[in-house]
Amino acid sequence: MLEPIDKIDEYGPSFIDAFEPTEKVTGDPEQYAKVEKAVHDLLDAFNVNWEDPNYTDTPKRVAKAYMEYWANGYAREAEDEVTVFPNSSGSEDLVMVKDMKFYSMCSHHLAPFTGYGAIAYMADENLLGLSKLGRILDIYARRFQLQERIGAQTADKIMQLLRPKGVMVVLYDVEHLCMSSRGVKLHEASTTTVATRGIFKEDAQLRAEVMSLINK
Ligand SMILES: Nc1nc2c(ncn2[C@@H]2O[C@H](COP(=O)(O)OP(=O)(O)OP(=O)(O)O)[C@@H](O)[C@H]2O)c(=O)[nH]1
Ligand SMILES: [Zn+2]
Repeated sequence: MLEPIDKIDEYGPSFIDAFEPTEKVTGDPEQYAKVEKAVHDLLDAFNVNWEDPNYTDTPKRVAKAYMEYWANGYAREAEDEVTVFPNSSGSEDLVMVKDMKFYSMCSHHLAPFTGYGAIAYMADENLLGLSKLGRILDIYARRFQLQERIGAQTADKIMQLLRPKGVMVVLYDVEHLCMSSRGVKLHEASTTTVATRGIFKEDAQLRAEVMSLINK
């Protein structure tokens, strides 16, 4: 049993990059070959018939799908995909993009989980191109993940790059296949996580406004 802590803030960020830095998609042929072999061995463990043409290229296809889609967040850096503009009009209004569909894979079962993200921020000196909110979410989703960690990493990266007054990342209507298709078999269960930073941590009314906008 973990020791309880009184104040979570004193404990620091909830998902420090303690484990992830070693997780990489390099795109080099050795890594493709390693993933391809792993998929081959998995199918082989089921004694699939390699004469069946439907399996012939499957290890290659699956390796490509992992490298180019399901794990491609490891190959990307938010800094390379994000443009920050000066907030020349001095807008202090709420900006939010919602209903951003995301795809991820849980690090416990390697089962897909998918749902929607909403990101809201209050600008300070900078603004972000709207599409970039979805890009940052996509970078952290396309990994072996926890839902909570996607939200936390997305929020932390936006704080780091944009230095806004605050950010709130809500991941909602999320279906975890490991919970619906196996295990507890909660077919209709959905999970919501909320990560808040800066002003959103302190201002309950602002959080409520974001939640009501998501539900519209
Ligand atoms: N916190 C968190 N847990 C997750 C996420 N995705 C899957 N899990 C959970 O990871 C846990 C792994 O628990 P274990 O008891 O080790 O594995 P298990 O025996 O397969 O668990 P069951 O799914 O309950 O059958 C399960 O409770 C999953 O629901 C996620 O994104 N965040
Ligand atoms: Zn799982």
